[in-house]
Amino acid sequence: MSIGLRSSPSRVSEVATSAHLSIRNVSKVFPGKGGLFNKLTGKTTSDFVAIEDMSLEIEPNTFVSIIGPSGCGKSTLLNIIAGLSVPTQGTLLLNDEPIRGPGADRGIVFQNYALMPWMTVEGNVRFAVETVNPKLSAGQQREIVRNALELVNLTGAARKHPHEISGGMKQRVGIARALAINPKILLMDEPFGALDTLTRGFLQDEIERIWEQDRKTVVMITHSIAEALLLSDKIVMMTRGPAASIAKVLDVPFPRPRDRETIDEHPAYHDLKTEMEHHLTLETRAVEEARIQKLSKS
Ligand SMILES: Nc1ncnc2c1ncn2[C@@H]1O[C@H](COP(=O)(O)OP(=O)(O)OP(=O)(O)O)[C@@H](O)[C@H]1O
Repeated sequence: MSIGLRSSPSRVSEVATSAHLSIRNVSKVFPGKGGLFNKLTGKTTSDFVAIEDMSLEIEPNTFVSIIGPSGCGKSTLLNIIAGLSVPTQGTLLLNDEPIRGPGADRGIVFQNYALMPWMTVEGNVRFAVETVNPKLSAGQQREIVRNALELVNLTGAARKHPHEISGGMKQRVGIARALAINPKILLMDEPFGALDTLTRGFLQDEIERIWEQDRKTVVMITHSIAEALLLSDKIVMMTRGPAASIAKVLDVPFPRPRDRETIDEHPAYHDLKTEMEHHLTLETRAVEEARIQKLSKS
């Protein structure tokens, strides 16, 4: 996944990088409107505690998926790692450096692609490369863009605009753009959530193939148990919110490269799948019951 300049190995963009991410006692409270202030807790009764006291160590070169019931705080956590949201409490360290805001050391792939519609496929990727590597020559920037598009098999679509390409191709652009800045960590928020099953499968296989190349640290949110099992080294199962935290971290021992056709033959596959299904069912049922209770009181 390291996209660089073939002719100048000393360039930053060619150094294969990965990161250790340390999430320490992180909480996120969204302030509510009105409500009574409690001096003891320092919170207002209408505040919403999304995540409470979450700690997690993500080792370099590890593919980590985060799975949990709907609305438990997965995106909140990813946004905090991305530096797009500030934790109310706790610290995050990327290779021992505190995360204080967004940075080029983190590449983000969004579910809705977030492409600039007036730019071509190539222009979308080039914009990111120019922003992050302004000192590189135009030729060097072009080569990074070319390599990134080649990696996701989009060379032939370089001059197309987003409205001319399929959802799967749009997400390939999103992935190329995130990788072209050669981040230390790749953050993906339900990257295949908007795609049909077949396209989703193709893209998962692409990610598996690309990831094998240099095993960058990845944190991916997903609702799909099969997707998490196919791609991850570790699966973080979150509890339901409010005040969500980590229920358990599962190790996925399947050898790589992985093949979706044969992965379920591994002796650990069904136990892992069953454990995840059980966790998600219990948590989702509790969320639904809490909703029904709230409705019946109102
Ligand atoms: N800016 C905000 N202000 C208030 N509450 C918020 C804000 N952003 C998120 N929340 C709440 O925090 C909780 C966690 O939201 P989040 O989007 O992180 O969950 P999620 O697990 O990613 O959900 P999903 O699986 O549906 O994508 C939800 O109850 C949500 O309503």
